Amino acid sequence: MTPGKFITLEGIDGAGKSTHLRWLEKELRSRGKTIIVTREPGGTPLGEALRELLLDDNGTMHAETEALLMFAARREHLDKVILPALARGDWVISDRFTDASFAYQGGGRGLAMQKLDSLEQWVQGEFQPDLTLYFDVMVEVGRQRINAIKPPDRFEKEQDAFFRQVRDAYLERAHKFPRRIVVIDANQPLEEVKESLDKIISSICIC
Ligand SMILES: Nc1ncnc2c1ncn2[C@@H]1O[C@H](COP(=O)(O)OP(=O)(O)O)[C@@H](O)[C@H]1O
Ligand SMILES: Cc1cn([C@H]2C[C@H](O)[C@@H](COP(=O)(O)OP(=O)(O)O)O2)c(=O)[nH]c1=O
Repeated sequence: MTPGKFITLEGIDGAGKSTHLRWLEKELRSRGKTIIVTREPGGTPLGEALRELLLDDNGTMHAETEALLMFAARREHLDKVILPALARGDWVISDRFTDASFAYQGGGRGLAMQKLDSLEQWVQGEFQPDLTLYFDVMVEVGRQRINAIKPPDRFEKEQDAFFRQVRDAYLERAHKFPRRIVVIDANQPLEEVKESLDKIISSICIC
């Protein structure tokens, strides 16, 4: 059996991950892959319950509590969804994974990256996505897009300065892991982003 692949999509809120995830799913299915689409925080009943607590727009919590809950949800997600699917030979596409913790809790909230390194090591050891698509968008552009669709959750209510730190942390991760993380200019119109994505998928020949 061909081993499955694990693809993650990342970006600040409003970058276009969810939109392109649907396209990517269709594209890979048309190439005969069995695709499991999932998300973080979430992806399991317990993870979805944690997601509600984490995104609740009235909730307040310590930044370390936030990081621990993200990794707790991830531990469950790996155990119940991601690892079993990959073992079956399925492909898994996740709307966010651990890079989001480094970007939001590390960059945005200012938690020490070493603490996040320890949690990462504890929860997933050396396991990493095969490919991460990072949709890079200017903070103002992302903000305009999310404002147009729904009331903001607890993260989306953060100021632009927070999102600049999140974006910088994502770019640092992309610089640190250039073979795994591909940066896509998501400021472009939808069709152009889709074309870039199409080229990346074909050129890296993940099928
Ligand atoms: N490149 C783009 N140009 C214009 N609008 C976009 C683009 N990408 C996404 N959008 C729109 O922005 C909104 C947020 O996109 P979404 O995919 O939900 O973002 P994310 O999942 O990254 O938060 C949606 O209404 C979507 O149609
Ligand atoms: C996975 C993960 C997400 N998050 C945040 C980023 C997002 O603002 C939020 C999840 O929302 P998101 O996936 O963007 O969902 P939606 O498109 O429905 O708003 O959780 C973290 O802060 N750390 C993490 O480790």
